[in-house]
Amino acid sequence: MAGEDDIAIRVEGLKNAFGDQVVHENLDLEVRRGEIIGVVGGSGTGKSVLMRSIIGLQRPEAGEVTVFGVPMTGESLHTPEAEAIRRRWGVLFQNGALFSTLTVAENVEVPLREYYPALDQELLDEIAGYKIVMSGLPVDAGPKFPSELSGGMRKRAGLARALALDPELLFLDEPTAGLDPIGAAAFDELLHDLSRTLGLTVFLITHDLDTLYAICDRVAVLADRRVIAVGTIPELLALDHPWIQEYFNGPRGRNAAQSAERAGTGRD
Ligand SMILES: Nc1ncnc2c1ncn2[C@@H]1O[C@H](COP(=O)(O)OP(=O)(O)OP(=O)(O)O)[C@@H](O)[C@H]1O
Repeated sequence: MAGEDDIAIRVEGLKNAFGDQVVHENLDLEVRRGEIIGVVGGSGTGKSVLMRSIIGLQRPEAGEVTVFGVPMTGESLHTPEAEAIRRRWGVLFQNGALFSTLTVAENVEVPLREYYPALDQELLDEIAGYKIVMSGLPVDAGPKFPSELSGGMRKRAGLARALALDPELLFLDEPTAGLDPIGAAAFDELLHDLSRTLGLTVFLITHDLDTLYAICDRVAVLADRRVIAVGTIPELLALDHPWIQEYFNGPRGRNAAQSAERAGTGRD
């Protein structure tokens, strides 16, 4: 087990249920500082609910979540310490969740206005421009509306907004879903470069096997209402859980492994 200072997120004994449907029970997970952790699992296993539980958008029935050592669940949700932690993360939701009536630059400025209301417009524009370029968009994307962007550009705009507050921790829910393979690979590369340059910890929900091979340090597998395994892909492959074997050793998994080997990006 890693030392306390090395842990970015700790989830212990998490339970989530919607009516009779128990989504998580006794779910534990540790995310280490500075790692890109991929979160995988069949459809409906509760990956998004797990992310929402960590960021405080889903109130769990039981369990504890701590982020950078600060308790974030139950009564602790509204402490000044928890509030300060929320400023240290950025979130990219599954559909990008951009405000359609705001331009890209205005979208990026939303969290800045919320947390730093005293910033003047010139500085807001300057910071937004910087984040937009950092996310691989052309400078002239700033005044555009989300409807004027391609799917890949919208993801980048969402990433620019997630980076607005200089986060240490990024939550991404299926960032490459809907992108063509070339666009997805470019997004993976951007994410990998940003995480290494900025020292980010990344919690990345994905179905994209190429992404797992290309950029994830470790992968957490959700099944049977909990995290059944966490490790590098070779470590997971050594387990004989049927879902893990089918996922990584099925035709798509083998293709992704071969592509990663050819590209020299496979992590171990
Ligand atoms: N607000 C809600 N009310 C009721 N049920 C919900 C709610 N949010 C999620 N669920 C249910 O919880 C389960 C887990 O949902 P979740 O979106 O976390 O799955 P997922 O693993 O992210 O799936 P996918 O890979 O398809 O995106 C699903 O059965 C879903 O219907």
